[in-house]
Amino acid sequence: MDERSEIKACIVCGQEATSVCSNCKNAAYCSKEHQKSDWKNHKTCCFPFEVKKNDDLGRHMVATRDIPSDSLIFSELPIVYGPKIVNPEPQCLGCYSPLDLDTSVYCPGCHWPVCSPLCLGLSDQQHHFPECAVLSKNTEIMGRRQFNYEAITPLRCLILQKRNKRKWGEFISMQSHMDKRGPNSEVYKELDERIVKYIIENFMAILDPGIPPATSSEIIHQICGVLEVNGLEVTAGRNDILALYPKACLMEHSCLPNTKHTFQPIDFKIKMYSSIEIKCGAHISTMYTHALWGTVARREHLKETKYFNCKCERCADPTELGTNLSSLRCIGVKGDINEACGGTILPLKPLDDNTEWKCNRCPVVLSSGEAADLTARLGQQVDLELEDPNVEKSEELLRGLETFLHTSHYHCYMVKHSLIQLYGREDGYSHDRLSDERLNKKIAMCEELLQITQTLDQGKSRLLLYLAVINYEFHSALVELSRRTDNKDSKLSLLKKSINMLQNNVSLLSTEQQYSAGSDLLNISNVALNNVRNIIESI
Ligand SMILES: C[S@@+](CC[C@H](N)C(=O)[O-])C[C@H]1O[C@@H](n2cnc3c(N)ncnc32)[C@H](O)[C@@H]1O
Repeated sequence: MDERSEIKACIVCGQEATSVCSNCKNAAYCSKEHQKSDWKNHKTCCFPFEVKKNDDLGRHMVATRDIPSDSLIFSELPIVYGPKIVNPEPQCLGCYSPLDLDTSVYCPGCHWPVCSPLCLGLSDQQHHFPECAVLSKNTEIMGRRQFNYEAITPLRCLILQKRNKRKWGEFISMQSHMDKRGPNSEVYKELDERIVKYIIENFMAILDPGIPPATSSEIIHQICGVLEVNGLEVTAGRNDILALYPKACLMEHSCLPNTKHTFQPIDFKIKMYSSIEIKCGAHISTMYTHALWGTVARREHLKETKYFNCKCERCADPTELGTNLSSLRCIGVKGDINEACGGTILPLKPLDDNTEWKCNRCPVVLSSGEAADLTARLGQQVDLELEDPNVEKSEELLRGLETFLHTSHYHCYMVKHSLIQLYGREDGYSHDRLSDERLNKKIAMCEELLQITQTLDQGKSRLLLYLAVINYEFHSALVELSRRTDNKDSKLSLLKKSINMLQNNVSLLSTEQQYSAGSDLLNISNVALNNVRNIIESI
């Protein structure tokens, strides 16, 4: 694989470089003198990685030294942020809190709906302030109440082009895959209707001169490409917005990533940490898709939205690291006797979209289409049931699913994750009223889900909330089991195990943002921890 380093000229004088900083391998110098004179500047950006480039991945990050787990790799502010470009809620353009358009008040400058005319974000010099001047010149939108939130972030990028050449340069040099998003593609036609025409009809004349009208629609398409390929979803209060970061956007995807990140409120600074130890020379990766989707769903999503075929260790393994997250159950019959085979059906070549799926016990073979149809059909049932789940219906659904799917399949995982929360909480199924059978089932499910979750998320980053919910539910089931146990030693051992579960949560959730689901779970885990300690003392 051809891995070319990006930097070749001395960053002090521009002459050909003869050496690079041995720590980050990013900064190149022509001489020791220039390296020494630059240290004051360079130490602020001497990161433990270098940016390399190859034909497979494009630009990507490679560790230039061993990075211990939980180390800060870099932090940075976004180049631009704003409402998502797909299905954004009506929201305040100052602070992004969701709005009810019938009752909202309006920005005194542009008359777009806002949470309050005094919202501090309205005077953000990098975002609403310059856009306000553009929006305010089109009063027709206000009259027709055609507030198209999907167009706001692309509009901010167009304004960036005029206001900040350096940031614009960084933005527009990002990967946009325009070769696959040309005028004949579905995505092009769809963006034209949703965003491009709206901006051109309403704002292009206002933005000109400075953006050549002949190429303006192409620029907006390229902006949308950059946003879709590189944008990160960031939680802003009660809403998710889209943000673009110069370094984070260079990170490659892996279904077993080795980093985790947090966002600072208000300015949305990202902090990127190692989630496991990263060895010198290893690629530094993040995850672009959902960790609890099976391989076919993850690879399809990455191909459709990011235009590459993932070939990571997890995707290449038919069993997904032994979790069987995508495995099917064979419904063929055993030889002459009318007994279900019960074998496991796995893809023969998971990196081939057209691979056959074969049973490990009998000759049954499914085509990739048959396996995909079955998985999609059962997935629809799960989505429907999980909209308003209850114990009886979920148990019945799970029995049905397990006829066709491995018991650890991701559809079964989702139903079990919901069931462990219903057991103990639904009316008539409180912990003290759960049958022994259901209580033991809850414990077995927690054990199984814990195993899968830890295998797929070794850095405890992507599935943090799933993991914390399992820990919490596991603790409650163990406390109930201890209540039903007469033997004092067994009682204490169960309670100590449940304390471990809660302590795990306290450490897992310690950096969760205030008022988030994670911080709620942290609070209830702390309360439960006290309760269990009190129970132990009273024994
Ligand atoms: C957010 S960008 C990452 C930076 C990009 N490589 C660049 O050169 O600007 C995402 C794009 O990087 C490439 N990419 C990221 N992870 C990859 C992977 N695991 N395999 C192949 N290509 C990948 C794909 O082209 C993807 O659309």
